[in-house]
Amino acid sequence: MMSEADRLTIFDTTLRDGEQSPGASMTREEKVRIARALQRLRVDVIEAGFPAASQGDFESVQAVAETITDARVCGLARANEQDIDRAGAAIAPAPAGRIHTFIATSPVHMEKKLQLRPEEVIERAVAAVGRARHLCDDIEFSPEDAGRSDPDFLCRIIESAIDAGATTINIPDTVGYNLPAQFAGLIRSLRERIPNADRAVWSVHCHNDLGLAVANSLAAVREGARQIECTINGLGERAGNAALEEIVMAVRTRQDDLPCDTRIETREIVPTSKLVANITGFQVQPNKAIVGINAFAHESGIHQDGVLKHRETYEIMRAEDVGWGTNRMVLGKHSGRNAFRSRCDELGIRFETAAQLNEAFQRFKELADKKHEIFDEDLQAVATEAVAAMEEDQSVTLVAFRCCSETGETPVAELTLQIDGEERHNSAAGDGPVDAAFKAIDGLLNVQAELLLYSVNNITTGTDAQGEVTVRLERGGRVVNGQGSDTDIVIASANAYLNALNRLRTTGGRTHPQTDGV
Ligand SMILES: CC(=O)SCCNC(=O)CCNC(=O)[C@H](O)C(C)(C)COP(=O)(O)OP(=O)(O)OC[C@H]1O[C@@H](n2cnc3c(N)ncnc32)[C@H](O)[C@@H]1OP(=O)(O)O
Ligand SMILES: CC(C)C(=O)C(=O)O
Ligand SMILES: [Mg+2]
Repeated sequence: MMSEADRLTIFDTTLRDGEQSPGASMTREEKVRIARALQRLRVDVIEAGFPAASQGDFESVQAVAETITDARVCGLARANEQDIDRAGAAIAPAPAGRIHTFIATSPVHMEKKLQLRPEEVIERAVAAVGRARHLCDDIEFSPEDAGRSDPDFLCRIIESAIDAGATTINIPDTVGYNLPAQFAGLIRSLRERIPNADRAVWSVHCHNDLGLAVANSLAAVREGARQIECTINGLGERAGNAALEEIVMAVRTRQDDLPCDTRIETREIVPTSKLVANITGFQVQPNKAIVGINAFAHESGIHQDGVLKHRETYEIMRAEDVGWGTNRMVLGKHSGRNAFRSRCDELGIRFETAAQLNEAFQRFKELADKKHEIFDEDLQAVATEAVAAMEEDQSVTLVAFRCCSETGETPVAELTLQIDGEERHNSAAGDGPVDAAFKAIDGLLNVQAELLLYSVNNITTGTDAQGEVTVRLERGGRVVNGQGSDTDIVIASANAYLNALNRLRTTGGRTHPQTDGV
């Protein structure tokens, strides 16, 4: 059971700082949908927007406040009366609300942006917190750009803000400048030096300009910070904020080192991530921790073999625990026999002999060299052909193939066949590359069969999909089908034709459809 001291408050600012990502603006309805998802995720605080920014954002924060019952709803305000009053009005319908007010404390911000003396900044902070406290009993104060502020000045302004009624003190590394040890040291020294520090919850808000937002946040947790401000998918101003999913899973996974936990329902992480990506149009990179499509996918044979034998060899979390259906074995050119056989087993593809498995695996590797990803349908095709090749007499095989097809010119196919152990070469022109290929084969084999059917289907989608060709031939009342598949449909066609011809050369052909009803 988690004690209050061990409890890490998750303050989600996807709808406020996340929305400050250029291009991520959300409508009121979209904010409410995301807020509902955040409630299912069980975040503690939802910062829903900046009510003074526009009438639309005021109404969005108000709509979230009217909707959410199981999280605190927060509105951001500058340290001035108008912003604070707007924030107070927007969050008023919430069963639990918070006003978050901030003012910059770094020398560069105070002098160049606010154009205020440090004493004036303290006065504004105190006045803002005091005014907010009349509207709401839960007040958060942030000294913006704390990461580049003078610690002595921070001590003074924070002590004053707590005296004025701030219940949460949030230390932002607004421009993502701090390094983990330095940021941890800042939190430690502020908490040690400020006499009334224990009257507030300590929070951090880290940006990712140097890719350190999560590391800095976790370093602060070890120094007693008990609220982290973060966003889904790490969305946020410039390079973004600390990613909620990474923070939550780090504390959940490293309980041995991080002395706290959250109340997050982690199985809602992936659905929430997808919703935010869809609404904002900011797609998640494939290798993003936790929520990237590859976060629980394995392609290389050694890893696949390890995971199949014991998941923990290469996984520190369970895909199911963060809302993925399961981990994924992606079959590709780095995959090994064990993963290949395991997926074939799952698909119900059985190999009678080790030689069949080897033949299918060999063909699979050849295909994987040509194709980015191998789908289940590709495996089916590879396995079927491999088994057929092993079981049937393949006295004629395609050794090499080349085809020239140009606008305004007649296509010409050149090929080498191995016929009963001997290599033979031929070329022929045709009405298309497939026709040319079939004519080049006919020239070597003296084929006297009628082509009853030629069909080509793509096995999967994408321009690198395999084409699956079926050829039906008839000779002397006997009908045979041949199949071939390849990412090159002309080669697939030549193989399908040869497959049918091999069957005609043996006794395997069926009698004519007109006589046996096929
Ligand atoms: C680190 C952060 O994420 S901070 C939050 C960033 N979010 C936003 O800015 C929300 C969207 N912003 C807006 O819609 C607008 O900027 C508004 C409505 C807030 C203000 O608009 P305007 O009144 O036109 O002011 P403008 O944006 O041009 O300039 C900001 C003003 O606020 C002042 N200001 C900035 N921060 C603060 C603060 N924390 N407290 C008090 N005043 C502040 C600036 O000094 C400047 O004052 P000036 O007009 O006297 O020079
Ligand atoms: C408003 C504050 C907390 C902020 O977003 C920042 O400093 O980055
Ligand atoms: Mg920020």
